[in-house]
Amino acid sequence: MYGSQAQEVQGFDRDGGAPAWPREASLALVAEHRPTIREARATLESTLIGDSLAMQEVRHLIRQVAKSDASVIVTGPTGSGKEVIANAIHRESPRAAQPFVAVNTGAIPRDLLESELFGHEKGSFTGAINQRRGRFEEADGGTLFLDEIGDMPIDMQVKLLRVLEARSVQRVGGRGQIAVDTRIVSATHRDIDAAIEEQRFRADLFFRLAVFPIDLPSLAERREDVPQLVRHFVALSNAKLSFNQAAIERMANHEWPGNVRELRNVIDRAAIMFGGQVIGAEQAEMLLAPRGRRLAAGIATAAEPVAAPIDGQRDARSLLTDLASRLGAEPADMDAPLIGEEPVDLRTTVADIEQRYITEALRAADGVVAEAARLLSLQRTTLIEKMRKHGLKAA
Ligand SMILES: Nc1ncnc2c1ncn2[C@@H]1O[C@H](COP(=O)(O)OP(=O)(O)OP(=O)(O)O)[C@@H](O)[C@H]1O
Repeated sequence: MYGSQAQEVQGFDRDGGAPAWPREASLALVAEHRPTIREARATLESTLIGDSLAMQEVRHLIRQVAKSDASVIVTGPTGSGKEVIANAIHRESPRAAQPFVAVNTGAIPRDLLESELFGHEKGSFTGAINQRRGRFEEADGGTLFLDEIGDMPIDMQVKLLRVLEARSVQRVGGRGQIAVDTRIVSATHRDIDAAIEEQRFRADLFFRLAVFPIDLPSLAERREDVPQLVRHFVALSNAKLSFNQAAIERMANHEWPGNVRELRNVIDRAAIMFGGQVIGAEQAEMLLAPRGRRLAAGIATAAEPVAAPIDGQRDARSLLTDLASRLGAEPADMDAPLIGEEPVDLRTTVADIEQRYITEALRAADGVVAEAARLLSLQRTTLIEKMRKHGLKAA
């Protein structure tokens, strides 16, 4: 059990008062850069939290590797903070003043991945109306974070290896080689050894990418970080919230299968359900109850890590009816067959729905992409890809 460490936590009033490590303290961390509010928030978003032994070790590895240009692969379960680590390596490196570019290789359609990474020349394929620099060029001088590398199609793995060896890219439809000086940090939550064994991932590429591996522990393996993470996400949520000691202990003893991302969702849910209140053990229990039980008690919220509902958590049927009416269609008879004589344009239909959700989330998040991504339970990088696909802008 974890309880005793939780009691030593500073910053949480035993009697349930406001946290003693308020938002201003977080902002002070970045004050020396005289950031705008948006920049301050972005910096806070990427702050690496956790002083457990495991995280101290990770910080040590980050400091060691940041000085060099060695390729780093970050492995660890989903939501454990792989992108945060990649960002920290970049910020500690001599490349910090240059761009940090993140690409979720698993989220980009196969046929667009090559042009996404390496760019394309005008007219090189249908839809290539303009010349475009790829992510490698964008990250020139800086760091390129390749997320979900384990999902990369094998033909792209060959091309990527070639680029890493030659240190230059050739745009799709281009002739010349363009030299790039890009530090690569990649990440995967998949068992890459198994993928290599099953020949789904090339061993030679893996050795190139994994010069310096960092393996992130799950949150359950570093429970002592939970109180600090709670404070951090409370500060980020802008909500007047506090957790008493019993609530913190309950949180620290939770299993956290979704790791830090799940904890963040729980704090967002707490802000919606209990904003302005002191959270005790009973409320913590409600927040951590399995989703089914929360639904039954009518306390699930839009912060759930499932397809974000438009107004509250409902079943797919009522959600679709509501969507249909919002899209201007007749509220559908949900039992009517979906496929009739006319062919269905599934791509357009799904794209319309996706665009609708993204637009609404961006509005709800005041154009803050990271916030909108959270509302949609997406990686920020995935949302950016989708916004680009739909031609949507944050503002
Ligand atoms: N140590 C940490 N300190 C502060 N925030 C963190 C930490 N670890 C994770 N987070 C936050 O948790 C969320 C998930 O983190 P991140 O996207 O880096 O995880 P991931 O391991 O890359 O996930 P995935 O496997 O789905 O790609 C983000 O909101 C991130 O800011």
